[in-house]
Amino acid sequence: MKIALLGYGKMGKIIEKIALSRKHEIVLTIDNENLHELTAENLQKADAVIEFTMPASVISNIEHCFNAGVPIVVGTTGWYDRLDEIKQKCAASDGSLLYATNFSVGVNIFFHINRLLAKVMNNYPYYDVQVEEIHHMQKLDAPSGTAITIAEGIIDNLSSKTDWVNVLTTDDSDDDKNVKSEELLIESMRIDSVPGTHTVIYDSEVDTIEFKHTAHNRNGFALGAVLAAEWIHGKKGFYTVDAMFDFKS
Ligand SMILES: NC(=O)C1=CN([C@@H]2O[C@H](COP(=O)(O)OP(=O)(O)OC[C@H]3O[C@@H](n4cnc5c(N)ncnc54)[C@H](OP(=O)(O)O)[C@@H]3O)[C@@H](O)[C@H]2O)C=CC1
Ligand SMILES: O=C(O)C1=N[C@H](C(=O)O)C[C@H](O)C1
Repeated sequence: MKIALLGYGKMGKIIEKIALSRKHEIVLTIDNENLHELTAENLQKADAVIEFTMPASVISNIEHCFNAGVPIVVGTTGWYDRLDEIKQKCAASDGSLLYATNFSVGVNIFFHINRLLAKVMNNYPYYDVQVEEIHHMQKLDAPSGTAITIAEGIIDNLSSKTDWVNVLTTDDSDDDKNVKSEELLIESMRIDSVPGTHTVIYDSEVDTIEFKHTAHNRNGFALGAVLAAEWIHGKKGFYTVDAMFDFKS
C-alpha cells in the first residue's frame, strides 16, 4: 500500500519504520516544515493517510483528506468535542475515517476487560473507582484520550458514576480532589518520558483492586495504526478502532 504520514514526530517516525517493515511505501510525509506540500494532488498519491499531529491541526488535516477522497486513520487525541461534526462531514463527503484514542492491541484488550469489570463492580458498591494516567512531559492534552475511553467504559457500565472530571497533578500527593460521589475522577500526571500508563483503581476500606496497562514503548501504538490503514483501505464510512477487533462480551 502507498501511505501518507501527516505528522513526523515521535509517532510518525515509528509508524514509518513499521509500515516499511510491512512492505508499504511512504509516498508523502508532512510536518510543520513542509505544510505547503499538503495538497489534494499529493494526498491522492496515497491509498491511506495516517495522522498523528496535534489537537490544533487534526481537524483541518481530516478535512483535507475528505476533500481529497483519501481514507484517513487518526491517532491524534484531544479533539473529541468535534466528533459529531466530523462524523457528519465524513458522511457528507462520502469519506473514510477510522480513529482510536489508543491503537495498541493491549490497550484495546484492556478497554474490553475494563467494561466487563465495571459491570461486575455494580454488585459491590462499597468500592469507589478512579482512573490514573501518566504520560511524558511533552503531552499537550489531558486527560489522555485513552483515559477518556476507559472512563466512558466505566460510566456506561457502572451505575454509580455519571460523568468524569479531570485533575492534572504535578505530584503524587493524596490531597482531597473535591470530587462528587457520582463523578469519576481521572487523575493525570506528566512525568519524564513515560510512553503511557493507565490504571483503574477500585478502592474500599479493606482493600484495593488495581487494573493497569503499561506501554513499554510506542511500537504497539504504531503497529495498530498501520494495521488500521490496511483495514480501512478500500472502505467508506466513519469507524472507531472497535471495528477492527472482535471482542465478544
Ligand atoms: N491513538 C494512539 O494510539 C496514540 C495517539 N497519540 C497522539 O498522537 C499525537 C502525536 O503524538 P507524537 O507523535 O508523540 O507528537 P509529536 O509532538 O512528537 O509529533 C507531532 C508532529 O506533528 C507535526 N505537526 C504539527 N502540526 C502539523 C500540521 N498542521 N500538519 C502536519 N504535521 C503537523 C509536528 O511537526 P513539527 O515537529 O515540525 O512541529 C510533529 O512532527 C498526539 O495527539 C498524541 O496524543 C500518540 C500515541 C498513540
Ligand atoms: O500522547 C501520547 O503519547 C499518547 N497519547 C494517547 C492518549 O492520549 O491516550 C495514547 C497513548 O497513551 C500515548
